[in-house]
Amino acid sequence: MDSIFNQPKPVVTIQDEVKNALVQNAAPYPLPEGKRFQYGTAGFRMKADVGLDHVVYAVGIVAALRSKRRNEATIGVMITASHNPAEDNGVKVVDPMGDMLEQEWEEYATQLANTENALFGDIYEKLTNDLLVDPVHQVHTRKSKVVFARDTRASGPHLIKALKASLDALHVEYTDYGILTTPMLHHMVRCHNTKNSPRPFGEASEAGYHKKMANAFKKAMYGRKIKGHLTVDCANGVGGPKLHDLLKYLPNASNDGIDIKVVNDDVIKPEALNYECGADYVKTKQRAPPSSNAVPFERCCSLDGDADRIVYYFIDDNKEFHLLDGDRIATLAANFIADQARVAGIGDKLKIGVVQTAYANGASTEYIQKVMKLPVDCTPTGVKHLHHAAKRFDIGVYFEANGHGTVLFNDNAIDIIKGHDPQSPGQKHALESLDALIDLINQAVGDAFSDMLLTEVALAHRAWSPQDWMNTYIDLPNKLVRVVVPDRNVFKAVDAERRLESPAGAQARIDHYVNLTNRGRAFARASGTEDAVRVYAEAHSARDAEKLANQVAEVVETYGMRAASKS
Ligand SMILES: CC(=O)N[C@H]1[C@@H](OP(=O)(O)O)O[C@H](CO)[C@@H](O)[C@@H]1O
Ligand SMILES: [Mg+2]
Repeated sequence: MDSIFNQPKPVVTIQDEVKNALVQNAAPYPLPEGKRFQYGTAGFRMKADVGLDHVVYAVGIVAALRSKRRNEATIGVMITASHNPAEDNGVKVVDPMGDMLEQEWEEYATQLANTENALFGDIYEKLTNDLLVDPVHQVHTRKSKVVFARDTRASGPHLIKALKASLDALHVEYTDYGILTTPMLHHMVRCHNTKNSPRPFGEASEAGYHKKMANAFKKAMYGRKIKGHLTVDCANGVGGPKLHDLLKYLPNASNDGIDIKVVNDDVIKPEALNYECGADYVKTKQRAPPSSNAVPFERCCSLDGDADRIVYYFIDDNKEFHLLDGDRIATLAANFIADQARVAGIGDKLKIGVVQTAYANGASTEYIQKVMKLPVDCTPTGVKHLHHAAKRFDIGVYFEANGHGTVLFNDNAIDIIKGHDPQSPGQKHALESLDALIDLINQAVGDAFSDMLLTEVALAHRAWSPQDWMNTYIDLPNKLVRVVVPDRNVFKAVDAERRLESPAGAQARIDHYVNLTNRGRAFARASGTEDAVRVYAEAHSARDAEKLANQVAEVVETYGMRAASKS
């Protein structure tokens, strides 16, 4: 940071009025002493009252710069901490097509977040010169446009104030969408930026979002019937009120539609958020929320706190819990889409594939490759990696095991689906269903509502109960453990995080234990969101999976301590 004063004289100088406004407006939001902020996999996320307002103020500046860099495109800012406890909050930037902020810019966000108030004017000038001055375009004179929203957390309004303060200092044109789910905000961003393109994404309003989804759902159902009702646990987060809104547009059961029972939709009690409910609780505890009174074989699903993630589950008649996680949604969706494409007579024209991370259950990967005969790509953790990889297919289905994911249709796929001349009523039906899926699926980002409706459509077309869906393959028993080490950064993973490159020797120890285990697979990687190393292990039996996880955790502990004692 000190280096900004050692730079040659900038080519572009920022008016004092703007620099002063940036410093003055930041006054209520000082940089806390001794804290270091980093833009990670999920943007910035932390306890809301220890300087997050300073970080949000800085993010306003990033969004303004980014909008100019992307030719006055509308950039999004979302205030949420997803599945974290109620006292946390966070902020992330949404790029023009509704995807995550380009990785290279995470560094500028980090730099700005760690800048003292007095230097905001200077760093803005420096970044303007570094990022916005090029010989051809007068990028720095462009306008900036930003849209933003927050989830239901109590700290949200204060953070929005901090955001507006920096946007005002820079004369940014902005729209405050109030309270939205994360995917709804991504939807708005993409709508704004595709308004005048050949493929407009839709109407940039809440009603526009709900109407698009509801109409596509009706079309995709094609008169199929959904058996029984679906119970949706909204984690006492923003998904609750927004799902109630969406239901006003969706056809109900007596109208060939869907019967949804909304639970955990209390946004009045702040401490209820994500407490003993929600997708993260269900996935990590492998059990239904204690408040659930679902009967055997009833379809249930849980959203996370900002509704960008979903898992399904049911209990059987022995009250045993069965989880249908992101891997299951990916296989169901890919299978359905591939089948429809075959029936429509366009199967051989489309490259359909699935993208997973190393956390995907090995049985799901084998099922996709051997039974569904579709290619599978594995990427590092974090949706931005999966999203990017999914673009390599005409239709790319991507999901993390924990329920983040969506399906991407590229231009080639859309042209083929919309342009194919059906040769029979069967082909016509399948083509129309596929066409509806293009709108039903939120292609900007994983969206719990959209994924839920896609799942319901796929189950209805197959006339499958959750048990039928579960029977498609048998998960390998697995175990996830979290190991706290002195410095997680010494653990460097390669090969889509499936192997450790350092500390030297650690991978050989892991391999040793894996080779001793029947159907064993295990890996260790530093978490991108928590100060810990995660260990995943799977094997043919639960006992072996647990044993292998413990052995690998011990390797991580030993090498973590060894690295610390050397430094
Ligand atoms: C094993 C696991 O579930 N990891 C999660 C978690 O990342 P870590 O880097 O493992 O902390 O948070 C990410 C952001 O929400 C999510 O994308 C990812 O799937
Ligand atoms: Mg989330």
